[in-house]
Amino acid sequence: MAFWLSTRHLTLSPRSLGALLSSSRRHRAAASTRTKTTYTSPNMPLHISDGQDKAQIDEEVEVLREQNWNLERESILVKTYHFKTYTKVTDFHQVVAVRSKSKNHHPEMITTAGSLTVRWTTHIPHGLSAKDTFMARYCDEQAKVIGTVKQNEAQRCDPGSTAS
Ligand SMILES: C[C@H](O)[C@H](O)[C@H]1CNC2=NC(N)=NC(=O)C2=N1
Repeated sequence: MAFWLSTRHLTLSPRSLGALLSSSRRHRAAASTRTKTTYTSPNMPLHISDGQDKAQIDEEVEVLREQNWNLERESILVKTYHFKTYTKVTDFHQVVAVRSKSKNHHPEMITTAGSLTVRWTTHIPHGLSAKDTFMARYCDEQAKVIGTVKQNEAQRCDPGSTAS
């Protein structure tokens, strides 16, 4: 839909950017009540933590969605990365864990033989915050360094296969 356009490619004054973003939020809120979608829809309103720069988080989430991040329950960023080996999966897990410890902001991470699913949200104040968008971008950077593959090329847990 047109209101999910990236604003990075547009030249807008802060005032018109704000108007565009709040109009976009209204459209998404309306679409959400119409469709009763409750899971991973581009039409969902965002729940942004109190005290955050809402226009900034809105824009950052929009950019993250272009990088295949999805939204759950309006306030959780989620993405699954696929890797060729289990070693790469656990290396990625460790890199994210170390950074999240130093940032005091902890993800939910689910590993399989060939994938890692990561979720970011802020508990208090509830919603999405700049810590979530920062860590989501960090995950993308580190996954690129380690090297992701398409899902059908990832390590599988088949009988007889050896996870390396
Ligand atoms: C007290 C401490 O700062 C908080 O409990 C931190 C710890 N880690 C956290 N991790 C995440 N993902 N969200 C939080 O809101 C959060 N809060």
